[in-house]
Amino acid sequence: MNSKILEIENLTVSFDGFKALKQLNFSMDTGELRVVIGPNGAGKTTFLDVITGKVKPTEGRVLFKGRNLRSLSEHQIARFGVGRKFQTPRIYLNLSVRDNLAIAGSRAKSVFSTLWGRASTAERRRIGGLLETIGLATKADGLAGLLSHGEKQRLEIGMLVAQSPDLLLVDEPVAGLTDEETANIGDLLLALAESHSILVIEHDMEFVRQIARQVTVLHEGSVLCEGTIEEVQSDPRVIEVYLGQQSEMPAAAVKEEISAT
Ligand SMILES: Nc1ncnc2c1ncn2[C@@H]1O[C@H](COP(=O)(O)OP(=O)(O)OP(=O)(O)O)[C@@H](O)[C@H]1O
Repeated sequence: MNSKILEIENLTVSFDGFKALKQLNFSMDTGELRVVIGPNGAGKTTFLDVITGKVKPTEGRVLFKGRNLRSLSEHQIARFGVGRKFQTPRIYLNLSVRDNLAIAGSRAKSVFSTLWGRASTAERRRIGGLLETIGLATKADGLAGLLSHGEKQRLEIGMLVAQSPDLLLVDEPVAGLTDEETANIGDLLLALAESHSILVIEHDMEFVRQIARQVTVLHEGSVLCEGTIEEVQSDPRVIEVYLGQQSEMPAAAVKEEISAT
């Protein structure tokens, strides 16, 4: 098996001549939890869009499990094992939490046969396990529409896991959440990281500190630096791009500013 789940080489993406990504190089090991941060407009969303095939490289290539994704459609890439969770939950509000997971986990079947067919013991057990993992076992038979925003985020992460992707792409999972729900999502991602490869894009530095082992900082479409959260937070280039001209502040104060960003 390829030890790199994702390898991105000299990736450039141009929109009408504007380079949203420029000669970007990136790689991630199988089983790794990686967090990508960067100021607004750094190219984070475009980066995910290229991995899922929504946007095609202008130059360079994206290898997933060693295979170049260029000729594959978005749908084929999803089937090949790339799963994405968008910022806003996309769940079935009028179905129960359990049924949302059942539908997500049975891509090959129709919605009808999933809901009214008889689930196998293995399927029921798997959904039961997932409900525990996402902390929604006590709400399994309630309507998804009645969940709090944070619970909906956890459900959608569960739905992503139910599809058994090889790589989970998670886009800003804690935007708009309370501190408690943010910590819950962090714990969930850490638990999932025991057995999954996960790439998270996030702005919330408190959250990044909770979950990150290895952080990649994007700036103007390229990788500015990589390292542990402590390393990137004290890197003068990161301080500069986050705070621009304010970088004459004492280093300790700037670090606090980054933490608060
Ligand atoms: N379809 C497009 N056409 C033209 N320009 C685009 C397009 N998509 C993105 N861009 C530009 O590319 C740059 C990178 O955008 P992107 O959304 O990837 O950044 P981001 O890091 O996700 O930003 P944010 O944190 O604000 O979501 C921005 O300057 C954006 O305006």
